[in-house]
This record gives sequence, structure tokens and C-alpha cells, in this order.
Amino acid sequence: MPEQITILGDGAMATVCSILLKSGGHGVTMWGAFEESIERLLQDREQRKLLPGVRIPKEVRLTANDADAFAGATMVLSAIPTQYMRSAWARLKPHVPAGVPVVTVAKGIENGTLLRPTQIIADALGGWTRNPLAALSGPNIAAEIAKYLPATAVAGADDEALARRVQSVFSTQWFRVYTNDDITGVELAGATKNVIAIAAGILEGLAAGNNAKAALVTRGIVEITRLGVAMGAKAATFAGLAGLGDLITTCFSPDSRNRTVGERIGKGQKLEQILATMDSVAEGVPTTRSVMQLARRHNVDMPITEGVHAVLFEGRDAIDALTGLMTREPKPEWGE
Ligand SMILES: NC(=O)c1ccc[n+]([C@@H]2O[C@H](COP(=O)([O-])OP(=O)(O)OC[C@H]3O[C@@H](n4cnc5c(N)ncnc54)[C@H](O)[C@@H]3O)[C@@H](O)[C@H]2O)c1
Ligand SMILES: O=P(O)(O)OC[C@H](O)CO
Repeated sequence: MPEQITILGDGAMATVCSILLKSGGHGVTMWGAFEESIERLLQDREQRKLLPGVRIPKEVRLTANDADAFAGATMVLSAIPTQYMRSAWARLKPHVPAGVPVVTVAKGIENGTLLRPTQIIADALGGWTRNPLAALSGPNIAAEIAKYLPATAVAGADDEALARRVQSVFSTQWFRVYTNDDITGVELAGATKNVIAIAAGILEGLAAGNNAKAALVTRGIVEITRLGVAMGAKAATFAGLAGLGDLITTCFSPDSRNRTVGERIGKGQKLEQILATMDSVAEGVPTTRSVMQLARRHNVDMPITEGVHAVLFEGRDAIDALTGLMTREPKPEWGE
């Protein structure tokens, strides 16, 4: 059944979701936080910097007006980067229709609160019961979906009926959606893989080779699963599309912003310099701080995350961090 979907955000993911949902026969309104950005989109029908060459269909309604954004909405999609979610949702709260399901595609953990995207929304809106919440996550590089290349995702929700509704809304011939009742795992996997993807980029920048990259992906999934399980997620979710699937694409795709940040660091650039030249968001950078704190809080060993944290925020040299990982005390592959 066609739905009327309000997409919050006007970045790369919001843009591809507008195309995807419109192709599925749904009505779409896209809201942006900044008037100038929506004005530009109304003129160009294209996010020239974030997703060049990809046209936003004329049927997609564009607005920067908070109240107008939710007219007729039967579902809301939040495509706002994690660290901006709280302020955006607090601003929009008076206009969000109660009872309408909210789906998030954000992949991060909020700094300070250490909350997952759906938890941030619940917090901002004043409770889970006001709006049912779901997360959509998986190997979803926006630039590929925009070219109608085949992709898959997981609709995570506590409520099975909601997960199935999200699955049905987002499914097209080239976008296959599975359901998963482990929303904690779906969100944690999507956030933590970004930290490992920064490490993959660092290896790329150091020209460390594919054996090293394979080791990173394999040991990376082990450590993010360990954190997830300690926080109540299912290990199987991390072995699925939202975990291993997304980790692989993000570690290997040249289009990944997180991997690109790492690559530039591996080549010797400074983080501040990299971030100053990026138009788009690399969620893994602030999320590394949050994941490091979660690891400490839950007493989970996360040596790769520790290494990324040290390189990004403690001035550690990338080669030194890699040597540190390679010379840790010998241990069995499985176990503590
Ligand atoms: N791009 C992808 O391939 C992709 C795929 C899957 C999931 N995601 C996730 O989607 C989320 C959005 O990422 P994106 O790639 O669409 O973003 P982007 O990097 O393309 O664009 C950044 C967006 O942030 C918005 N923004 C900047 N400051 C803001 C503020 N103060 N308040 C509100 N909004 C602000 C900008 O208007 C813009 O829409 C992220 O959590 C990302 O991890 C992205
Ligand atoms: O470009 P990145 O690194 O933010 O990755 C985008 C998506 O999360 C890939 O699934």
C-alpha cells in the first residue's frame, strides 16, 4: 500500500531514499534543516557536492518548513547524521505526528550520551511509545543505490509488524530488505563498522596490503560483536547484512567517507585538515569516541578501536598503532 513518507535530511542518503521510495510508488517529502540548501535543491534537483549527477525526481516535494514537512505523513525517515539528530528532532518535535512510525538510517553513537539513533529520537520526543521506532541498515553506499545497482538492507524493530511494514515500504526490484527483531544489534553494527572502516582506510593509505585488510575485517567483526553482545545485541546480527555485510562494503568501497578519512590519515594528513575539506559526514570520527567509552563501560577488549582512537585523537602515529596491534601478546583465535 502506498505511504506518504517524510524524509528528514537532504544529504546523500536522504536523496537516494527519495528515489527509492518514489520508485516504490510512495509519496515523498524531503525536509532539510537549512533553507539555503533546500532553495538550491529546488533549483538544481541535485545534491551537486554530495551526490553529483543524481536527480531528485520532480514528484519529491522539497521543504525547509518544519510544520509543512509532516503534512499527510504516514511514516518518517530520519536521514540526519547522528551528532545533529538531537537538535533537529528537538526542533521538529512540536510538528511530528504522534503514532507515526519513524525509521532511521543513521550509523553512529551520540557523543556524551552514548545513545543509538532510535534512542536519541525517543529521548527527543519523550518516549518510545509516542512513535514506534525502527532502523534500516546494511551495505548501502548511496552512490551505488543511486545507480540502481542491487543492494540489500535489514529493517530492525522490536515490533515484528513494524519491521515487516518497513521491509515492504523500502523493497524494490533492486533493493531487497530483510527483517530483524534485534534493533540494538542492527544499530550498533552500523555505527561500530564505521570505526573499523577508518582503520581499513589507514591500512590502504599505508599500502599495507590485502592480507592486512582481510585480517582487519575478520578481527574487526569479532571485536564489534563482542561489544554488541555485552550491550544485549545478538551475535547473529553482526554476522548478517547490518554487520559483516556493511563492514565489507565500507572497508573496500572507494566511495566510503569513513574509509577515505582513514586513507588520508594513512597517507600522513591531519584529521582537522581532512574534516575541513569534506562536505559530507564521516560518522566514524565522532563515533570512535563514543565506542571507546562504551568499550570501557562494558569492559570489552576492542584493540582496533583503541588504535583508531589513539591515531585520531591522541596523536599516535599510524604505523606505530599498527605495530602495536601486530605485537600484542599472543593468544588463541577464539576466547577472551
Ligand atoms: N551516504 C551513504 O552512503 C549512507 C548510507 C547509509 C547510511 N548513511 C547514514 O545516513 C546518515 C546521513 O548521512 P548522509 O551521507 O546522507 O549525509 P551527507 O554527508 O551526505 O550530508 C550531511 C547532511 O547533514 C546535514 N546537516 C549538517 N549539519 C546539520 C545540522 N546542524 N542539523 C541537521 N542536519 C545537518 C546536511 O544538511 C546534510 O543533509 C548518516 O548517519 C550516515 O551514516 C549514509
Ligand atoms: O560513506 P560511509 O563510510 O559513511 O558509508 C556509507 C554506508 O554506511 C555504507 O553502507
